[in-house]
Amino acid sequence: MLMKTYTAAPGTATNTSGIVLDNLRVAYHDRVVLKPLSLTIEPGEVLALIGPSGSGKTTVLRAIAGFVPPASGRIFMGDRDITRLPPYKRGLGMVVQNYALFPHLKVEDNVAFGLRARKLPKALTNERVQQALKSVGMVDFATRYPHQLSGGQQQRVAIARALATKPQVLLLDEPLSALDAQIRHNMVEEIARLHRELPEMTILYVTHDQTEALTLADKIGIMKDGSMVAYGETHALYRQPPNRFAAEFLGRANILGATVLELKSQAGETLVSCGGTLVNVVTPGILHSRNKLLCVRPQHITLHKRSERSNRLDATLKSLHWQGDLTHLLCDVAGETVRVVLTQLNPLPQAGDRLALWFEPDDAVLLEVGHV
Ligand SMILES: Nc1ncnc2c1ncn2[C@@H]1O[C@H](COP(=O)(O)OP(=O)(O)OP(=O)(O)O)[C@@H](O)[C@H]1O
Repeated sequence: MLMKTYTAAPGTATNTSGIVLDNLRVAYHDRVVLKPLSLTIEPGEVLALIGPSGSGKTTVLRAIAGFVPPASGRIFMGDRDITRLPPYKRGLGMVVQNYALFPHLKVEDNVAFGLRARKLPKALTNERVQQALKSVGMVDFATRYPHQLSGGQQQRVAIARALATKPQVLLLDEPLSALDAQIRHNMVEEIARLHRELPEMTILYVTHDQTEALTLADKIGIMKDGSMVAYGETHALYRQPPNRFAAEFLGRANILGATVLELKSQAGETLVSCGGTLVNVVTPGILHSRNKLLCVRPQHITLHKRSERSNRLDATLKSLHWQGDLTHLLCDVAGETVRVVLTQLNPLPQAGDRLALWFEPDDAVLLEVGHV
């Protein structure tokens, strides 16, 4: 079942910086690319939108920015209905993937651009430019031109330019995807720091990189084919994904066939049969049918019993990949492949060895059969 509503009533985000989408729908030439979406982004919250290419992430962001007119629905910023406002009147800052700096302007003039367009006094403009450059660690580069900067530095300037106007909402559209892995990693930390320094700023972060989303976001929305198919607090969504698509999009997941035998407690402890073995799983959802999928992440499985409640699956080791700090095991459990990632393993087992795989009931979740 597709979930469609993630919202409070329009206008309930009382601070001016929260965003409410009320049945927002977007079409290009009569082709609907965003199905009606209702969503509340609380003031000061970081929401990451993730999903495969073409799923509609950028469309949501562009509609909020005012670059795409909705086919129907409304967009609120706090209590203000901004659906029909031109982009420059919305009070938003935006950073896109390819920096989009003006090549003929020095760093300081790029950052000052939006302030000069708003005709801010010169002294205030200079102060804001300094502040913005300081917040991204680029004060020493103020008089350079964009071509004299690395990709990471250019993206810092783009962020400074967006921050200089003191936006209540910052829209980031794949801001790091043009950077290489190490710089991307550093920039993720910088954006996290920036948000700690400006906690009142609401951030909508579009990415297809689940690590960026997990690192930065308070909440994550997962898009697929123009719909939001999963939404929730980052940690909870990772641990208790609502469907297979979300489970696999947020990281590696073992998905095994399971049959529900008994709901054992009000807290959702459920006895299931999986791989010919009985195991307990904590599942908060309502169980509509007996045939389920059991989802457990590779790093939540160990080769040692951790508690009295631990579940055991009998497995045969198919292959082992040692990577120094991590060891990846591929195991066969009643004909299904189960991946295990361990940090400490000594001595290393051999292919063909029989292993007992253990996991805690609340480290697994039951999902409906089918992808979403
Ligand atoms: N200007 C446009 N005209 C027509 N169709 C468009 C336009 N922009 C986007 N689309 C289509 O809308 C759908 C959603 O695109 P969108 O850019 O929102 O996806 P996305 O999830 O951000 O993808 P990516 O990760 O590749 O950027 C896609 O099918 C895309 O082809």
